[in-house]
Amino acid sequence: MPVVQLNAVSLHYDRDKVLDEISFSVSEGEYVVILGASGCGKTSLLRMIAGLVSPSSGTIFLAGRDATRIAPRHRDVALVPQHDGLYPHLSIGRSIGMAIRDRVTRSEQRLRILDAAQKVGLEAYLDRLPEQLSGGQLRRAAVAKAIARRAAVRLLDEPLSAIDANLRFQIEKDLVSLHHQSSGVTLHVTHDGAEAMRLATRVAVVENGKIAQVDTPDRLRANPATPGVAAALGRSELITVPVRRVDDAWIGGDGQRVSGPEAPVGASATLAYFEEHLVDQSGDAASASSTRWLDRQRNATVDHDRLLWFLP
Ligand SMILES: Nc1ncnc2c1ncn2[C@@H]1O[C@H](COP(=O)(O)OP(=O)(O)OP(=O)(O)O)[C@@H](O)[C@H]1O
Repeated sequence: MPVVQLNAVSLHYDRDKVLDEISFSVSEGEYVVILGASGCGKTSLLRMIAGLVSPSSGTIFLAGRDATRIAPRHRDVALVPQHDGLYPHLSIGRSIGMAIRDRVTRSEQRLRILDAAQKVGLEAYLDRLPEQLSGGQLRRAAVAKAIARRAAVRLLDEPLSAIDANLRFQIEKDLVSLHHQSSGVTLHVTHDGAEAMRLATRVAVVENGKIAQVDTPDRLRANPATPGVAAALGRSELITVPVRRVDDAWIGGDGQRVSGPEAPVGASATLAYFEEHLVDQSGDAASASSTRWLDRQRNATVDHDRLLWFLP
């Protein structure tokens, strides 16, 4: 039984359709990264799973139960919002406690607050106000709040945004180890493809309000379904070049012949590549080789068999 299951869920804000018939499920133990460009609807998707917005249509199941109309506090879900969700006038310890105050006894609250703070290395900061913490410590405190809740579904909205590279590496490790120490699932939203590739057991790529593709990082990178998915995966310099099928060959805009999949004469395709598939930067070498494709504008050379093809 999936821990989270969305069936044809759509969301409108007034007349604007933000999410369009999203269906996917997340099984016990999975760390799913929801990846997509700014404004594609990632936060809305998390907020819907948390119950903070209601879908316009479709159903949401949590642990096999129809939770579509269940209030947020009755869902076994913890959300780390994009902007911390800490209370500016409360100490970090009390902010963490707010996540569980109706759920457990006072003594259990104290134990859980300390345990969560220890897990993110903030036990010495529990008496401070949010304004007395650094940006990275604030993100950790927000994660601690979700840990204290011990929910089966942990929803992290851009937990690594505005964090410098060293700290980011550390917090990424913390997030993964916390995931492994806990039962349930983690759904982590980001627009950073490299982050998704490092953390996810599966990545769901959101494009124009739909899930364009869901798969393991390796399989996505080997076989992205759309140019948008290939672009979202990141750690890549990715360009597209229109090519046309003429007789038995593909011909690029500059007359270059490129070997690729079968298609009808006159068909038009797009090809792309990932940065790691660049074989050298020398135009001469490329033009001498019929197995390499050359993008003269970028001085980029890629083996034909590594090029990604997108046929309409
Ligand atoms: N409460 C709201 N009312 C109306 N429109 C909204 C509301 N919240 C979000 N939107 C719009 O819905 C779209 C999706 O927003 P959302 O925050 O879900 O995107 P996102 O992918 O998380 O973006 P980002 O990566 O920039 O945080 C955007 O066009 C946004 O302007």
